[in-house]
Amino acid sequence: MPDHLGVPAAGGDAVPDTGAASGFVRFDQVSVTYGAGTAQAVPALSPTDLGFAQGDFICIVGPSGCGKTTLMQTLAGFLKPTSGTVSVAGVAVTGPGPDRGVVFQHAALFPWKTVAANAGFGPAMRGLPKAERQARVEYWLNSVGLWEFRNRYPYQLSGGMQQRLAIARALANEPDILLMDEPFGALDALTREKMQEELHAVWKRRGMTVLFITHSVDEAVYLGTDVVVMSQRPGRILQRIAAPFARLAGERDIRRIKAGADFVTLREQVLALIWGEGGG
Ligand SMILES: Nc1ncnc2c1ncn2[C@@H]1O[C@H](COP(=O)(O)OP(=O)(O)OP(=O)(O)O)[C@@H](O)[C@H]1O
Repeated sequence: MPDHLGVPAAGGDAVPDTGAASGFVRFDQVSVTYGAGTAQAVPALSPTDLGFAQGDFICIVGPSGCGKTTLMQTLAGFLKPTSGTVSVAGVAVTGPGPDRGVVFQHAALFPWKTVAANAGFGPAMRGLPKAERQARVEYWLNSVGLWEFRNRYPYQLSGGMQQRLAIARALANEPDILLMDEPFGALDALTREKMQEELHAVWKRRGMTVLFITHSVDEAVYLGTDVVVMSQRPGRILQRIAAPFARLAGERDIRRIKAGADFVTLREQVLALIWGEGGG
């Protein structure tokens, strides 16, 4: 295990090592206060250091309102930090860009466009040649099992299929980084597990870097190479824990992995941290 991962902070006041010293993605002392300077100022995120490597799958968990989305939005470029710097490959983030794809809890699809046109939206906006656009749409719709539905409209898809389309649309831009904010939160338990398997398979195949917010500790421990646990608002990182399951080699059986003793132990460890903060 790399020595910056999974090492509990020694003593209550010790600062957890979050891997910020090196990294493809870096948050350096990033803090956010909404309405800074006004009487209604809301400190959402304490100065935060976090760094991760290309190909990492970082899952963020923590109590409701602790600043998870806020942290992600600074990397997406939707939100300027009140202090500190977010950088990708050494370049400061100053706004949104096609290198960072975003998937929200509710698939924000274009209802008047077909499945194929939704998936091809990003490449079309970027002016890619038609043949390349079509190739990407076909590849990604196949990847998420929606190619045969390419001529349908979003309202003709189930909730799970809409969410798969939202993921395909983000991936069709072939972003280096995929940002996912509770992407499976609105799905039923069975569909959610299927989506976890599918996302894991795509990540394994493409090796993109993922920052993934979830309220499901089970999901975080299953999908993440690292689980980052945040404190109550204004959020700070309590602990970063390495999770071995995402990089397990060979055939995967999601039910068996989740029922295994190692998985249950890690899930309980993360849950205890969150419950110590007043719940998820
Ligand atoms: N635009 C805003 N203006 C003022 N306060 C905000 C704004 N957006 C978020 N907040 C506050 O900042 C805090 C952090 O919000 P954020 O959405 O980042 O939390 P979260 O951890 O993602 O929450 P949840 O798990 O419930 O989705 C919350 O207290 C929220 O009310």
